[in-house]
Formats: sequence, C-alpha cells, structure tokens
Amino acid sequence: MTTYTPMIQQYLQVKAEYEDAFLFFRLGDFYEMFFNDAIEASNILEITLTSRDGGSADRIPMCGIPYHSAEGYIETLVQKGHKVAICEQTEDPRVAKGIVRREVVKVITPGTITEGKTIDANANHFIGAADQLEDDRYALAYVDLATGEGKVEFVSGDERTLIAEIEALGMKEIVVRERLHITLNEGMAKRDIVLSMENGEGENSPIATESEVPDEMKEACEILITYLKRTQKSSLDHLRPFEYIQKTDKLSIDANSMRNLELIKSIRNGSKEGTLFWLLDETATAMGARKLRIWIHQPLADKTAIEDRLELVSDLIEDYFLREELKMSLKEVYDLERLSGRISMGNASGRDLAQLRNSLRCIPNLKNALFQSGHERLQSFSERLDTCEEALKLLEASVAENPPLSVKEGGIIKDGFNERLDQYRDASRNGKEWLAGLERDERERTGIKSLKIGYNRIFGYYIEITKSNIHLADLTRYERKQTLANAERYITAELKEKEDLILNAEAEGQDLEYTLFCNVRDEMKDHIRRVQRLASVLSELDVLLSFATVSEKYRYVRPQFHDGRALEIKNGRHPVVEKMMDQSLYVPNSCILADDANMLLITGPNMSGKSTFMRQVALTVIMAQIGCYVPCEFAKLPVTDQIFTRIGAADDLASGQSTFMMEMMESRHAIANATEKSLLLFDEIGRGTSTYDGMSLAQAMMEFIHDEIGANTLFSTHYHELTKLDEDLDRLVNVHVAAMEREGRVVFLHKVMAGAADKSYGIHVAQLAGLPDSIVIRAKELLDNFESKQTAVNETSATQLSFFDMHDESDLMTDNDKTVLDALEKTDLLNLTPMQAMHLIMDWQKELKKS
Ligand SMILES: Nc1ncnc2c1ncn2[C@@H]1O[C@H](COP(=O)(O)OP(=O)(O)OP(=O)(O)O)[C@@H](O)[C@H]1O
Repeated sequence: MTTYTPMIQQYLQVKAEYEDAFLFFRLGDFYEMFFNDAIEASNILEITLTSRDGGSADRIPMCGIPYHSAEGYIETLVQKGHKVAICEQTEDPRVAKGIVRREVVKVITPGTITEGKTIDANANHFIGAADQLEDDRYALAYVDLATGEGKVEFVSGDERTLIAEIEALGMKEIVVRERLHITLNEGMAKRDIVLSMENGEGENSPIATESEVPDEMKEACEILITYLKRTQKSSLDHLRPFEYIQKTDKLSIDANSMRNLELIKSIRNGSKEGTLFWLLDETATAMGARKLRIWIHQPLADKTAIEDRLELVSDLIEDYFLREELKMSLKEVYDLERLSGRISMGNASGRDLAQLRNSLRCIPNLKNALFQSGHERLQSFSERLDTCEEALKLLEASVAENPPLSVKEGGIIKDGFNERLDQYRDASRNGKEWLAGLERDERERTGIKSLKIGYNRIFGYYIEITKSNIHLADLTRYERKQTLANAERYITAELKEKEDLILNAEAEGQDLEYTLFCNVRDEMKDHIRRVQRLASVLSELDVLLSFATVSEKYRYVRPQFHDGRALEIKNGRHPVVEKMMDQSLYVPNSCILADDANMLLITGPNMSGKSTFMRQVALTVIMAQIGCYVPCEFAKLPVTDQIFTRIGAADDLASGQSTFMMEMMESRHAIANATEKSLLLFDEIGRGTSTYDGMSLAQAMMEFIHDEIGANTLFSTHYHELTKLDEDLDRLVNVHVAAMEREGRVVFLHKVMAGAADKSYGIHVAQLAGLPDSIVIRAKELLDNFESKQTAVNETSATQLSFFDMHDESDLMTDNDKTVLDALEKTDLLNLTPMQAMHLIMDWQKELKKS
C-alpha cells in the first residue's frame, strides 16, 4: 500500500471533493498541481511538468505557477471549459501545529468567471440551471454573477429546444440535477457548454424571487443558488430576486429564429457585425449595451409598454441638445452593476469605489437635464433616477480622488476621514520635518549648535550631544541611552512618543487604511440594491437614447400599433443590408398583410431578394416591439406574439442534424406553437428533398397554416406549381420579386410586385455565377427538352425517354450508360460545390460519348 506524506494526503482529501476541477494547491508562493491535474494542466498551459517525492514509491507528477500570476492561467483553463478550485492556506504557517490547514476558498467555472481579459463587459454572462417539469416543459433559471441579474423562464419542448435556448442566451455553463444530467449529456457534449451537476440541498433560507414566480420554477432557482454558494463561498448579496420572464408579455423568438435573423450574432462568424444589435448599439455604457441585448432577445408584446418606450424615444428624437447632454453625462458613468457585484463579492478595489462615486456624481446632472427638458414623460422618467445620497455621501467622505489599484498599499482613504489615519499620515509625511523642527528647537533651547537627532535600530531616535557641550543641556528633561567616546545619546518622552508614530506610521497606516477601506466597502453593501435599481434605469435611458440616435440617423419612422392582425409596411428596408450597402441603391419594398389576405407566397429568381424581403419584415416587427422606430415610410402593425422562421443557411452543424431534418423540425416547432397573432417566415420549404416530396410538404403546410392557424405568413418558394394555390386558399396572395432578362442575362430589380413570377431564371443565375458557357447552353437545351417533354407527357405520347424512364428499359442501355446513371443516382447534390458538379458532368459526358 502506498503511504503518502501528510501534505499529499491532505491534497488528496481536498481533491476528492473537487474531482471535476483542477485543484490549485497553495504551497508558499505557488499554486501546485499534482498527479493527473499536473499532467493535463502542464499540457494546456504549456508549463513545465516536474515531479516530487510524495512518500510513495513513484514520484508524483507536479507543476506549479506563481500565485501572483495565477489569474491568466486560471482564465485560460476556464475559457477552455475547465473548472479551477483555489485551495489556500487558511492558517498562519508560523503558528500552525503540524501541517498547515488548507481549504478551497473558491471554485472558478466557465459560468462564474466574472473578471478577466476575455470577459466582454458589454454582454451578460449567464450561468443557468434547468429543471425538468411535466408536460414537456423545463424551468430555466439564470444569473449573471457579475451584475447580479437573475431570471427564470419556462422552455416548452424537448431537450433540443432547451439546449437551443441555453445557447441563445450565450450560457457557458448549465447546472442540473443528476437525472437531467444524464439526459442532456450527449446533446451538450458537442457544444461549448459545460454541464455541471448539483445534487446538494439548498439551505432552508427561501430563494429570493419576485412575487409572481410560479412555485414549480423555484427548484431551478434553488439548484442554481446552491451551486453558486458551494462554488463561490463569498457573499452573494448583490444577486437580485429572480425575475419571472413571462412569455405572454414578450414577443417570443425561438433560438433558431434568433440565429436566422442575425439579431445578436452573425451566422457567418458569430461576430456582432451585420446584426441588429450592431445596428442599434450606440449606447454609451456597458450596462446599456447589455440591456439592449436583453431587449432584442425579449421584445415586448404589450401595446402600452411598447407605446411608453416609443413616446420616450420620440421626445428624445425631438431634442437634439438634450440628447447630446445626456450622452455626455452617461459616458462618465461606469458599470454600476459590475461594480455592485464586486463590492458584494468583496473584490472591489479603491479605484472601483472611486468609479462608483464619480458615477453617482453625474446623476444630479442627468436628472436635472431630463427635468429641464419640459417634456412631461422625460420629467417623470427623471424621477426614477435615484441619486443614492447616502452612498455618495459615504464615498465622498471616505475615498480619495484617485486611489491606486492595490488595496493594501494605502492611498485609498481620503484625508480627514479618520483621525488616527491622519496622524499616521502626518507622522510619515511630516516625520522628517518634525524631527528637523525638534532639532532646531533643542538647539535654540540649549544653545548647542552641534546637537543633532539621529537614529539607530537598537535605540531608535535619539538626541546626541557631544561631551564638551553636555554642561549646557538641562539633563532632567533627557534620559540617557548610550554613551560613546565623545558624545552622549538621550531620548525624551516626546521623542519616543513620536518615534512610535513615525516608525510605524507607514506600516500601521497601511494596515489601518486597509481596514477602513474594507469597512467602507462592507458598508456600501447596504446601498447596493439602490445602486442596482439606478443602474437599471440608467441602462434603459442609454438604450432609448441609442434608439433615438439610430432612428434619426437612418430616417426611421415611428410605428403605429393597432389591435387587429393586419400588417402594413410602406416602402420598408432591411436596415442592416441597407447600412452595409450604398443606401441609395437599396430598393424599398412594401408588405401588406390584410385581414383577408395575410399569406404571401413569394416567387422570384435566386438572388432576387426574397430572403431579404422576408427578413426585413421580421426585423421591422422586432424593432417596433423593442420600442425603436422602423426602417420604412409608414408602418401599421399588430402586436405580434411570436416569430418563427425557417430560413436556410443556418444549418445546425453542431447538432449533427441533416439540413432537411432541421428544416422539418423547425417547421414542426413553428406549426405546433404559432397562433393567429404570430408571424411565420418560411423560406423555400422543402427544397432539401426531392421535388415532389418538397412541393407536397410545402403545400400541405401552407394549407394547414391557412386553415388551422391563420398567422401572418410569408412563404417563398421555387415551386411554381404552388402559385396556383391562391385558387383554393382565400387569404393567399401571390407576389414576386421582379427580375428582367436583358440580352440573355438576368437583371435583378429587387422589387416586390403583385402576382407570381413567370419563370425561375435559375440558369441565368448560374451564368452570373460564372459557370462555363458550354454548361449554361447545355442546361438551357435540357430545360427546353424537359419543358417540351412535360407538355408531351401531359398529352400522353412521350417523344423522349426521361432519365428515370430509362431505368425500366435497361436492356436498351450500354454498360457506360448504366455506369453514368448509377453515378448520377448516387450523387449527393447537396454536398457538391458547383465546381465539383461541373467536373462530374464532364466525366459523364465523356463516358456517354464512348457508348
Ligand atoms: N431590396 C433590395 N435592394 C437592393 N439590393 C437587394 C435588395 N434585396 C436583396 N438585395 C441584394 O440581393 C442579394 C440577394 O438577396 P437574397 O438573398 O434575399 O435573395 P433570394 O431571392 O433569397 O436568393 P436565394 O433564392 O438564392 O436564397 C442580397 O445579398 C442583397 O445584396
């Protein structure tokens, strides 16, 4: 049996409790890792792997990093999806009997890391917890540990829907009980999300939730809080009560649609450029940027609430100077939410407190500017801004104007805040002056010019008088300390008293200052709630200002809402496409969905602008329901409850689903959940399967939506056969995106017009894409053939065999023909590039010519 040294035994004991984390074990000035942790971490962090004797036969693998540079290493590990448990010495090694006590003081995980170079303060970083409920529902609770926000919502559907929602919220970590852990494990493994298990019981203290949170959601909140307490081991006072996100108050946009519409992340590379967020983000603070993301994620679905925002935006648009003044003031405001988080978790620095104070100083100006505006609504908005006087008073009195980053080296607390600290400072700053003064006084008093004040480590400060001058001194005032060959050294009570102060001034001053700073920081905890509420109002103001700025810059108009279902957008634009191109080239298009005509079937060639048109309608609806103006000349909108999209290109590679399967799943989700008040966008449904399959599915879906749901629907298709559906479906209207043929080439007009398109121009687009002329000409020939054949088939006498008819007549075919047919049948068109297709066709032609 292996016997380890006591220290390694202690290590193993601690490690057993943190199996899923790298254990950073503090030894002196280093964090050491042992065994497998060391092997893996040395690999990931590219640090040297060594070994040490641990009492057993084999040496133990080990690697270490200096504690003062640990932050970067921890962040690297955590960003790569690992957890790090920090184990500190929790007693002074000088007084410890035997082995020093060590305890894990914090576990840093992908969902709980709040500071670091890779953390973007402009976005929320949520950690979530999920709990499975009955009827295919989950409760999903999530918290941003840095800002203290906590929310809880229902997710309906299967685990895929849950994972999609978790991803849409950008969570890096999700905590569940064991049972759900097993269910989710596989789906999560392929993603950038860490699945953590929490089987601990919550403490009996009730979880803080806003009053209307349903009871069945509390377990999810409890799992999350238990996990956070277990890992953070610090005060979580800044966590706000869980807010229940009620889907009925919100325009719900499922995760796929969020992605398809590129609301927050671009499909191409996941960046913010080219997204709605990118377009609308002119916020001045990180709090504002985060709030904007949340608003885009959850637009409103309550007419009064939407109108309230629009009213404020309208007032702000009207008053350019006010807007500029408010923006200037907001730029001075730091991230009050993250500052509150740091205060509560005990890692705020003096500089953080100064930033908080400086921010609070701006509030009266902001309030005043809003009040002076004369707009009634802005005036009542100003009343919501809390000046947090007590907090400001405390910070004004205590925190120096420009404190340093370090919290232990002084310079944080203001002069005059604490008498004793002032004395220390006086002593250390003026110590030398004071001594010089004393020397001067003593010389005057005694008349001894050579009298001096000196210092040594044994006796401290002393007055030195040469032996020849001693008779001039009043020795009753002095106490002799040391005799030298030609001088005596004395001390006085006054000198000793000052000496204490001078000598210890700096060290003790720093200690005292640290204590005072901690006290102020603790005292600030009492004010956190108010500061957080203020932050929330400020971030709202920031986003509304951003809306006003963007709306004016891009000539957006205020949308009108009504209680019906009709939707009218006159000369609308896709705001992002418009911003990215020369604005004068963008062709505006209207979208009219009347009560008795609320399904558009859109035809038109590839590249004509069908998707752009559909997306612009969805973006207009979303912008209007977050309270922003919209890109068109006029908009009259219903309050939409849900948006569903099935738009190509965003194939979910990570989930391993085939394109067609994804398409069908998204369609199913839309059809199962949509209501009469929803907006459905279906882009080329069914193109992922054979023509007849696809067409039949598309038609069946349209019929279902028309008869059973009645939602406002935009449907684009390549199947011209579907355009006849308007004969059977009353509310279906054909429109097409116009293109023209000029000198054998297609010219896109990007204009949506009444009626169905007359032809599909697919071959023209292939020509535009640069396919060789020989192929284009051949394709045209084939098309003509197919078209005439179809007419012929309809007239029952087939003049030419189709490829597939030939199958039955296999006896007429040569071996070469069969090889080509075989190859053609097995070709997976969806996975071919045009170049590959061309090569294949050339090969087949060669083969056929041989026969
Ligand atoms: N209204 C418009 N004004 C100007 N340019 C436009 C307009 N609409 C679309 N475009 C341009 O045309 C390009 C193609 O548009 P879009 O992707 O919407 O076509 P599509 O018909 O959906 O094509 P496909 O059927 O191949 O998916 C866009 O990238 C954009 O640059």
